[in-house]
This record gives sequence, C-alpha cells and structure tokens, in this order.
Amino acid sequence: MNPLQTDPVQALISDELRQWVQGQHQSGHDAAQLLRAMQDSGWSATQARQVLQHLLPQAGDLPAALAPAATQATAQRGPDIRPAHGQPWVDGGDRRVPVLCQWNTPRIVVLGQVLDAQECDELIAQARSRLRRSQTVQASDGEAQVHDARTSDGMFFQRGETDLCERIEARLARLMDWPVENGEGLQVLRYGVGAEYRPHFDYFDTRQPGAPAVLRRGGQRLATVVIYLNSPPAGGSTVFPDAGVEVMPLQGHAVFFSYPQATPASLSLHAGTPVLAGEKWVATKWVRERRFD
Ligand SMILES: O=C(O)CCC(=O)C(=O)O
Ligand SMILES: [Fe+2]
Repeated sequence: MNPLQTDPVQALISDELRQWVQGQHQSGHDAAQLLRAMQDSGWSATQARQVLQHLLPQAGDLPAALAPAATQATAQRGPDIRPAHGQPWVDGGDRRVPVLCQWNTPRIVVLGQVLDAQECDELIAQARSRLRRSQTVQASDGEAQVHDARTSDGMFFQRGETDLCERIEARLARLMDWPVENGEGLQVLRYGVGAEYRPHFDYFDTRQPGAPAVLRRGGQRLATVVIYLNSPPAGGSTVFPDAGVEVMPLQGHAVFFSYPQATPASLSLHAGTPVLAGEKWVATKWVRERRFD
C-alpha cells in the first residue's frame, strides 16, 4: 500500500462521486442499484462496495457482487479504441496509429500521430479566422453561454465541411469503430497563456431542464477524442483527477476516453490545465449514441 495514502477508499472518492452517490440515494436509489450502476461503469465490485459502504454507512449490508453475466447482459457495445492481439497500434484506415498507453477504468487511450504535422497546421489555419470565445451548454435551458470555467476561444466545423475534416472524421470513426454519422462536427479550441478548461464531464446531465433539447439530436455523448494540434512549450495537459492520469499535449497525439454511463461513477471527469507559455490548440470530437444531424 502507498504509505502516503492512509485511507485508500477515501482516495477513490472525488467530490463529484460523493455528490452523485448521496444525491442518487436521497432520490430513492438504494445501495444495490448504485452498486450495479458502478459495476456497469467498469468499477470492480470490491471497490464499488467499499466506496458505497464508506459513503452510505446507514445503508447496511450490500448484496454480494453481481455476477459478471448480469452486468455484461445489460452492457451495450459503444465506441472504443482497442489494439488487437497485443499490437502496439490501431488501424485508422489510411494509416496505422500508435497506441502509447491505455487504461480500462475509466477507459482512456493515448494515441500517437493521429494527425501529421501538416494536417494539424492546416486545421489550425482553417479554424483561425472563425474563433470566438468558447461557450458551455447552459444546464438550465440547453442554450450556449460564455462561462468562467472555460477561457478558450473556439469554433465548430460542420461534419464533413472540408476535405480535411472528412479525412480526419473517417480516420476517427475507423479507430473508434463507431459511425461517422454519430459524431458531432470537429470543435477547434485555442488557449492562450492562463487559459484553461476546468474539471468537467462531457456527457449531458439528464436531470437538467435543458437536457431534452440537447439529447434530441443524436442522444447522449458516449466518448471524446481530444487531438493536440500543437505542442505548447509549458502547461496545457489534459488531466483526469479521478483516474490520476495526466496526458501531455504533443502535436498530432490524442487522448480518447469513454463514459458508457453518464454519471460521475464513469470517472471521466477531466480538465485542460492552464497554459503556462505559448498557445495550445486542440480539436475535439464528441460521439453520440445515434446519428447526429
Ligand atoms: O483542452 C483539453 O485538454 C480538454 C478539452 C476538453 O475537455 C473538451 O473539449 O471537452
Ligand atoms: Fe471535455
């Protein structure tokens, strides 16, 4: 055991996870239902039970671990990037893409050279004149709003808007084994010195009044690919606080992560850390459950 972590269970519990468990419990979901939801998100039964027992001591004894067959039967196939037969790369259709690192819970895959330097530079050039201060989706009504948590400039391409977008989208669809039509258009972001994207989830919170409007087009988001279009001299990594993972921004590399269940138990909380020198440019692809029009 790591001598620095005196309570390994507490180390698993972020504020978001705590609030989610307590909120779900208060709104009538019992500990067994929460155990199932956490297992469906990829948690081991042992760790999920430890977390639930810590947060809901009043809930009493939890059921034994769910049989794997029970969770697998409810699990649906979603977008994923998985190298075959222990190979160090995945097939992107028009190129082999190196897999540098991968995690299972949460599912995170770090890829090298998804885009070459020329493609990165071209995408930046196509996006530059269309940048506007980035917005976030307003939870209350589904409208886009400028927000302090997100201090970048950004723009969206339509899906297939340029030959380059089409080529990148076909490559990403092949890598994720998920239809091009289920993807939102590429978003390009530029962060200057000090700009960041504070910890957030990419899925939509279905309890919010604005959710139906957002979900009507293509359903829930299931996964994200963030592609680094340049290499900032310092800062600008992508961090996953619940997974203890930090991905460094290097031109052409990318990080894929998925959240099959749209809850904090997905452990997909992530942030773009402040840029300390120069600029950071990324392209983000979000993919949905169904066709996105
Ligand atoms: O800039 C980053 O590293 C993360 C971007 C991100 O989280 C997003 O676009 O949703
Ligand atoms: Fe994000």
